[in-house]
Amino acid sequence: MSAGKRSAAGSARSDTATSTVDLHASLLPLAFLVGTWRGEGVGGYEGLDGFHYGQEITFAADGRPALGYVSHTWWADEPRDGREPGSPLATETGFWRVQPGEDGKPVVEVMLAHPFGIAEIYVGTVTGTRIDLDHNVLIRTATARDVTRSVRLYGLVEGCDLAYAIDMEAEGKPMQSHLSARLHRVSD
Ligand code: HEM
Repeated sequence: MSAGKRSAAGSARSDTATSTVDLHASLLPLAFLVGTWRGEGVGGYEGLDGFHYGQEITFAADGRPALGYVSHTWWADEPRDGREPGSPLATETGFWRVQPGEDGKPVVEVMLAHPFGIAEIYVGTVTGTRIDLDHNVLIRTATARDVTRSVRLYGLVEGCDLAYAIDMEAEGKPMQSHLSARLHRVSD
């Protein structure tokens, strides 16, 4: 990935993300994420029937040192449990930022809020176009589902699609896959 052009103000426009807004220089390692992505994923968990879902994610840069993030999902399977194709599923929103690590490598910090009583922070690494969010703390309300930990992996596949996998430890069950998806870019 190219380092992009830096302006005197300390912000930069990425050569890889063709966003028309300035990308803060600290976010260059995440430049490949900027834009809107859409696609399909599969979900499941121990004791849960597998399902398909649709998803749209936007990573937005506005010149400040964090990307805004919002994800919407919808049911993409046969009707089940009162859900029809297109019925809204999980939404999450938050911010992604990059800080210099002790060894000089960029550290990614991701703050997410979920509408079902859970907020979480991930800390991880970015290596080229692969992001490992492997440290996670999660807080939840007394009525939220019993999720204790989660890890995520994001990356570009075949140079253009955004793929991710999310594993979680929930309801006393061991860490295992809950979601994975592959999304294509629909706008910069
Ligand atoms: C792409 C985003 C997501 C989608 C499409 C999704 C979808 C689903 C669906 C369809 C179910 C089963 C039906 C239901 O109980 O509602 C489910 C269960 C669950 N989800 Fe998610 N989910 C998403 C994100 C998350 C996240 C971020 C967490 C945790 C922070 C989470 C935690 C859970 C838990 C704990 C269960 C119950 C598992 C069990 O019954 O043992 N989900 N999810």
